[in-house]
Amino acid sequence: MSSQSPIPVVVNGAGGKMGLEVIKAVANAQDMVLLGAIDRNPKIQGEDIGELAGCGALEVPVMNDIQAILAMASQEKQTAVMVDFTHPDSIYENVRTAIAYGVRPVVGTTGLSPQQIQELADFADKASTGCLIIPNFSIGVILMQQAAIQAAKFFEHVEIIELHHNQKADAPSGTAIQTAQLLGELGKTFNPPSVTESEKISGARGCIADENIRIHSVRLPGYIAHQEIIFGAPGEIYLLRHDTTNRSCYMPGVLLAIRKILGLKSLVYGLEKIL
Ligand SMILES: NC(=O)C1=CN([C@@H]2O[C@H](COP(=O)(O)OP(=O)(O)OC[C@H]3O[C@@H](n4cnc5c(N)ncnc54)[C@H](OP(=O)(O)O)[C@@H]3O)[C@@H](O)[C@H]2O)C=CC1
Ligand SMILES: O=C(O)C1=N[C@H](C(=O)O)C[C@H](O)C1
Repeated sequence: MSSQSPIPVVVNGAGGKMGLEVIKAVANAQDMVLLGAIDRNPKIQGEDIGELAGCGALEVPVMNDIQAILAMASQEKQTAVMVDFTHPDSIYENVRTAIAYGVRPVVGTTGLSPQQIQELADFADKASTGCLIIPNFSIGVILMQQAAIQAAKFFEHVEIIELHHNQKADAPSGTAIQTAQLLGELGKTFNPPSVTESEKISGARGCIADENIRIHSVRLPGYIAHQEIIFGAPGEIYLLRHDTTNRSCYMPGVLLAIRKILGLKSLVYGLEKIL
């Protein structure tokens, strides 16, 4: 057992689907202590977040005051970490605020633009502060992306389908965007046209992401988070698929990120970089 003091953790979006999972995971981690729970949902203000997460009272009330909680976290002897699973509209400001208070952001929230990520990287650099932006914390998803990188060396044609619950605000998913980016880094342009296509209804062929890779987004109740990467060549289809069956799959990655961020001095994008 380490003699170091536990890592103080603040969870933003604590009352949400992911936030509640993170609360349970942090509460059960011996080397972490839950310091604060931020959420804007008016129905849960002042409630004990441990009770809401189903892991018993933690004496941490939900508050909608990021400044006050980060100010408190910045007073801790051990550097504090803010885990954020909120909303695409607020994540840019949340990260800047955390860094300004010297609190390390572990970002699960998706929907940041490439320009916003670059600005946050510059901001983190100037502050010599670690910042982790992780489009997907699942180990299975990282393995699927790595398999796709191998396959993409041999296939010229690929499309991505991502399928999510219908409460998701952003499309395409952060995972699908990152998958296209990873394939794009191979330096080849995919899907050379074989005919002149015309969309009879706009959007029929999805959106075009990096290196001409199409992404199709499905939103339906009943799904959690799923992705297919489909490679095609004459006479064969190579299909990679990942299914999330429970949000607990993200927690080993979240806990790893909380531990690893303390050793970083700049922004890192993607779980695969810290495995
Ligand atoms: N990186 C990864 O592996 C994963 C990423 N995600 C991403 O995480 C994000 C959250 O997902 P999920 O938990 O499903 O969403 P939920 O809507 O279930 O939870 C978000 C919570 O944050 C609250 N909230 C929203 N904006 C703010 C804000 N500005 N300040 C404080 N609280 C806020 C919401 O309150 P209210 O309900 O009142 O809006 C809600 O309680 C999404 O961007 C999603 O794509 C999800 C799963 C895995
Ligand atoms: O909103 C979700 O649920 C998820 N969002 C992330 C994304 O946009 O890729 C990660 C995972 O797909 C679940």
